[in-house]
Amino acid sequence: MDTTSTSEAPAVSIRGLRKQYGDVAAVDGIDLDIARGETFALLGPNGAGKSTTIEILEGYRLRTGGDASVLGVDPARGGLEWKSRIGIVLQSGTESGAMTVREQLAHFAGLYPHPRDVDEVIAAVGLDEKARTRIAKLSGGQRRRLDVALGIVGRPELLFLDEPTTGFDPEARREFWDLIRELKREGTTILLTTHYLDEAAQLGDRAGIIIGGKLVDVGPVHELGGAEARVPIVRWRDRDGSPRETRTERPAELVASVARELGTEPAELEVIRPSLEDIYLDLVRAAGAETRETEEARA
Ligand SMILES: Nc1ncnc2c1ncn2[C@@H]1O[C@H](COP(=O)(O)OP(=O)(O)OP(=O)(O)O)[C@@H](O)[C@H]1O
Repeated sequence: MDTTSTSEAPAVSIRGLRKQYGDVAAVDGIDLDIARGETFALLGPNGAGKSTTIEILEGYRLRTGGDASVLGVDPARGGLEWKSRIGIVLQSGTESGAMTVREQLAHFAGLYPHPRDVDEVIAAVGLDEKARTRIAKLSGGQRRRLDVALGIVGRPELLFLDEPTTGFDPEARREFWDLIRELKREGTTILLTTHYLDEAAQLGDRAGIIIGGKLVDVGPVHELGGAEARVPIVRWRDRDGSPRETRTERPAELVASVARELGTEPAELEVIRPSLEDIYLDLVRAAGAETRETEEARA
């Protein structure tokens, strides 16, 4: 076997991926490669197709069209050996309430050829004090930590995390980010969906935005939306009170010239640098407007 080409092949590769539910195209022709060792964040509004995409890649759902390769295997045909190489944290956990945290993890660890040490995993997700507690008695955030623990105990090459920190308090989220960085340092490839843009920015080497089943943008998190979307916006009011707005790379120069022209301090002057969230929301709005126009043209 040519191991060089295997290790250089992307961890995930999809072309023209589609999933149709009746009239709904949940995934509508997505092309994407995720490199080995990369952390990739999938962003997008509710119902955009993130979970469907991830579940197809996990082998949980069958695609309607296109091609998919995950660790070199078609996920629709992945066997046990392939499954042991991936880790999955679903949106809703599948733990059994009567077992303790430690029992459940030890049970899962036993299913993998090279599991991590159960107590180390418990410590890594901050559940030391709950190791002997029945799962039914855990809080929502603690259950989510257990979900993450179950996802990593098999030492996966590729880890899928579907909204992993929903329900975490801010401290738990930060601890989780540290854990993910550690997994990344060990070489784990990570594909996560999240509604938290700060999480995507903290963890993602790259991010993609899915809207209406289509990947509308993909790139390094801090380049999403393109350079144009990051140009500062200057807002002020003219002498007659009318609102003015200009985008410029040289806001100081513009403000100076506006002040000179008005002969006074410009009213309600603001210089805004669009945040990642502003850029994301603009992309979602623009894609929504485009979809409406296409639908109106069709009608
Ligand atoms: N089993 C199903 N049967 C029919 N439609 C489905 C099914 N699962 C998902 N859908 C639809 O497919 C679309 C994409 O759903 P998906 O769960 O992938 O979105 P998402 O981006 O993960 O959303 P969220 O952020 O809310 O988790 C939605 O319109 C949803 O209603």
